[in-house]
Amino acid sequence: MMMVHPVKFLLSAAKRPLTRCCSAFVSRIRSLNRLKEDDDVCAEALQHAQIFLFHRLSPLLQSSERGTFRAVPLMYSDIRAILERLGSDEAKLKESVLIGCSEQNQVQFCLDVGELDQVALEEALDGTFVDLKKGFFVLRRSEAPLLAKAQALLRWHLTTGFCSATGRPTCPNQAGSQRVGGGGGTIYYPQMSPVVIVLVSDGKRCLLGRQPSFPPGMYSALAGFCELGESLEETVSREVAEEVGLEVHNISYSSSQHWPFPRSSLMLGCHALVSPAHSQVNVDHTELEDARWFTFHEITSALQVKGLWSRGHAPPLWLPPKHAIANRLITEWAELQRCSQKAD
Ligand SMILES: NC(=O)c1ccc[n+]([C@@H]2O[C@H](COP(=O)([O-])OP(=O)(O)OC[C@H]3O[C@@H](n4cnc5c(N)ncnc54)[C@H](O)[C@@H]3O)[C@@H](O)[C@H]2O)c1
Ligand SMILES: [Mg+2]
Repeated sequence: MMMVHPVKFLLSAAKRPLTRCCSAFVSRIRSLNRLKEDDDVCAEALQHAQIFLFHRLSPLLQSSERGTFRAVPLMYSDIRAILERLGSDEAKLKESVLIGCSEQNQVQFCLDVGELDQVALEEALDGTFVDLKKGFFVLRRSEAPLLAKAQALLRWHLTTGFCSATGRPTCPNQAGSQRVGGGGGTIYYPQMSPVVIVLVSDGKRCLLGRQPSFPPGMYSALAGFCELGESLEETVSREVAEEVGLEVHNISYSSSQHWPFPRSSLMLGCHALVSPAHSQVNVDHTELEDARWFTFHEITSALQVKGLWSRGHAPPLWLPPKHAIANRLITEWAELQRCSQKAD
């Protein structure tokens, strides 16, 4: 495997002077913004950046002995050498898409080399292109969101090569943060779908559902896509009514997460209550295979189960892994129950 040289992106490359009092975070964000606005500065940064390779939207990963995966960033010059060896050339690197900047000020890009031979690439790179659905949950939690963002942006570029109004080609800026053209000079930006995910409680128990596509025994918080014209609260009320036939109140927002499956979504995590007197679920089986109330004890036991796909004895309840916002909502609920039990 080629060594990745720790090249730091020089903030001075972004010629615009930054205010002295800026925190490191603010400086990073402003430098990234500059890269999106200025193609020349971005092209220069690319030459010193870390680049995460994908093959037909599968990221290049290395497996560790502990069964986890690590992302494998490479430097521009390493990739250029491999491209030349495999019959491509440096021009391909211009298709790289900006994805971020590390805390060490290393600018990060991604690039899909799906037209090259996968086996030859894997041999040259000493890694494997792994389906993100398989790799996501065993990647380190600091790497999974970065690769999910990279895949989302690469997919967007793959599917927006032409203007939907004129049918003419669109072209990306150097950062890949927008595409322009299609005849009318329209600017296209990456899109994602807002989705609500809600943990419903009756005060003592919480309500989880499962879809037929879930692994056996896994239950999750209820989720659904926002419809045009809806507020967050309206989507929560509609989805809960549709899927389990209940009316919720006291909807509160918790936190959010970008979710790459099956396409880019912004998951908006909420909690909501139903009255214990009106908690009889009526599952819509076209949407869910099952939905049930779970006790605090069942949830705390399930939160301790390690490894979503571990072999051996299947536990009675499996919860989504820690990477998923559903897990965060369930953990928050369990914490709240623990506190209120202590207070009683
Ligand atoms: N991160 C997490 O913790 C977590 C947990 C549960 C679900 N999710 C995600 O939430 C998403 C939505 O959940 P759901 O499947 O229950 O949604 P849902 O209940 O809205 O049902 C999905 C159906 O909605 C329709 N739909 C409406 N707008 C859509 C759009 N913009 N894109 C795609 N389909 C649309 C389609 O017919 C689709 O089959 C899923 O993609 C799932 O991966 C994430
Ligand atoms: Mg749903």
